[in-house]
Amino acid sequence: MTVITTRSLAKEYDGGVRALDDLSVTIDSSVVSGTDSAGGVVGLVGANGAGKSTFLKIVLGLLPPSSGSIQVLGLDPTVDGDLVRARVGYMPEYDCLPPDLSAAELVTHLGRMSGLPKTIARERASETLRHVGLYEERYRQIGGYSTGMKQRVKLAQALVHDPDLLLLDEPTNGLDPAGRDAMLDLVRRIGTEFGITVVICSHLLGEIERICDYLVALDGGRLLRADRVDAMTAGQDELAIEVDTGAAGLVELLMSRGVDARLDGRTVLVPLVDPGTYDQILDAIADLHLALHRLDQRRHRVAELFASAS
Ligand SMILES: Nc1ncnc2c1ncn2[C@@H]1O[C@H](COP(=O)(O)OP(=O)(O)OP(=O)(O)O)[C@@H](O)[C@H]1O
Repeated sequence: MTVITTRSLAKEYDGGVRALDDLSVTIDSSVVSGTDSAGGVVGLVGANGAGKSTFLKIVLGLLPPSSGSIQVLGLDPTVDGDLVRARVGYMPEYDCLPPDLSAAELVTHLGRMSGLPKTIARERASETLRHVGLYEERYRQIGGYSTGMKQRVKLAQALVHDPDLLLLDEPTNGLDPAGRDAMLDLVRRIGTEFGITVVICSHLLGEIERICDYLVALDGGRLLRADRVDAMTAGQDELAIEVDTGAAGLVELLMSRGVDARLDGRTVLVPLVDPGTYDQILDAIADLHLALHRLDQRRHRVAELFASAS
């Protein structure tokens, strides 16, 4: 199913800032998840000011594009904004929660505003707050919540109306490492177990790489790349070799034999060109009489790909 598709989408704010520029991209849930089923997690990445938040606002029909076209779940958000928002959940970046309401009251209220009948909204609110791990504390006032709990309330209100698409703007903002891990695990579960396609906006590539199936990378409002994470890192493998001593000598010998070896700390890194690369390494280690501790294949990190693209 095509979740979002844009053609030559552009947004120019008053004052001439071009936040999106000729953006044509398609996010298809079967490509994202790699299966026929819905769901999967898409990372929308880019430096500050790349146009991520502008893109989310246009997807939600809250901001009109200056030119180009967009379809979200088969609908045009510039015409059918209400219908789009009924099927899309949105977790904004900044804290926007009323401190004097309980999580149960707020999420129920927002469920009602999405069109759910009163009883159903209350049931869905409890269920959603349980999913995000706030069931026990749901009757406490939000003002007394920790940052991590507030992030979870924002996630719950985005899920209460059972959306087909979930947009998360920097969901790990302000969280400590443990809270960040828990939030990322939760997002991953929503994308895999709930069958909801999740678009997560972040400038932290390590986080994105951990939980995303697909990446859309923006740079200065333009599309840098859109592809599955495994396709982006495929063909980029290298071998990491650890020897007892003599790593520098090993690099030297491999280089003299035409192998593109380099030293990274105490690890020798060699691009995996073909299966013969293993033989060349093992021969060099044997010739130098070194003790081999570790020889394994490691994938390039997504961050390295973007570093080489810029
Ligand atoms: N309301 C606005 N009026 C004028 N310029 C704006 C407005 N909103 C955003 N911009 C500009 O548009 C560009 C894209 O901003 P946007 O917030 O979409 O980027 P972003 O990738 O979400 O950045 P961040 O990670 O900092 O939130 C930036 O140069 C920003 O200053």
